[in-house]
Amino acid sequence: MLEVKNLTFKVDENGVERSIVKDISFQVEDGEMLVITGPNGGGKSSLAKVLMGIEDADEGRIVLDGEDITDYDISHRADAGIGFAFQQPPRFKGMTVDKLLSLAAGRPLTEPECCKMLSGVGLCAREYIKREVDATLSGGEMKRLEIATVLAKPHKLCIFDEPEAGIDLWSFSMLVQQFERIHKKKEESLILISHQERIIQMADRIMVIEDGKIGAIGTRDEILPNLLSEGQCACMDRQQEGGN
Ligand SMILES: Nc1ncnc2c1ncn2[C@@H]1O[C@H](COP(=O)(O)OP(=O)(O)OP(=O)(O)O)[C@@H](O)[C@H]1O
Repeated sequence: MLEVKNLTFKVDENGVERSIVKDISFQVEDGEMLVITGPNGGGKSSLAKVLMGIEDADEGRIVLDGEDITDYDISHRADAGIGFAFQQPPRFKGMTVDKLLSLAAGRPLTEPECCKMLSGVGLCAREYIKREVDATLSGGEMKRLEIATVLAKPHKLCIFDEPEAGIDLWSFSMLVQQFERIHKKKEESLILISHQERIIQMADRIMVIEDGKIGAIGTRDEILPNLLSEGQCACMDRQQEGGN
């Protein structure tokens, strides 16, 4: 179980201190899927980065399965069992796709294993396996590869920041199926940051982050009707057509 207690994250904006995440407390149970949504700039990605150790909390504690990981750096948190997929994945010039997947898995992977992982996120494996993870990969290809690296080994908790961003409808459906499969097994907790109705609908619980604070948190049945009536989630089909 993840326990987040009174988490605050501040940035220095031209010499002025600004709280981006403000005294946030919540829990994610084992095997639970929590979807975090809310308006742009509300603090969702910042919260995720603080959870992964990419940014340091100014106040509060983060406890994973009873272990206080607040002072752990990013690699120590990864060892503790947290996986993270960035909203905008980094590129690694000189690294091939199969090597990156093996690194993520923590062991050398065979070609069929790499192929299976890539197929799971809608990437045609033969075409990609020896490609370099550099600027020649499109944004959508990078995004799917990044998600495959997180899925390459078991974690206690996986955090995906807007997994739908820049992904075509077909690959999006495969991704949703992957999340459903992981969720069904109940072996890993999932935090998905998303604006997508189809992802939000999978959630056990939904947390709305607004202005750095929790605007609402509750079960899907408690929160989703309000989000839909306020038009706060996006439909993938409409988004593909250029709307929101
Ligand atoms: N390092 C930083 N320095 C200054 N401001 C920052 C920093 N990181 C984030 N912010 C600001 O904090 C606010 C929250 O950003 P964040 O990316 O967490 O929002 P978000 O809810 O994930 O937004 P979106 O839905 O658009 O992805 C924004 O106003 C952003 O500009």
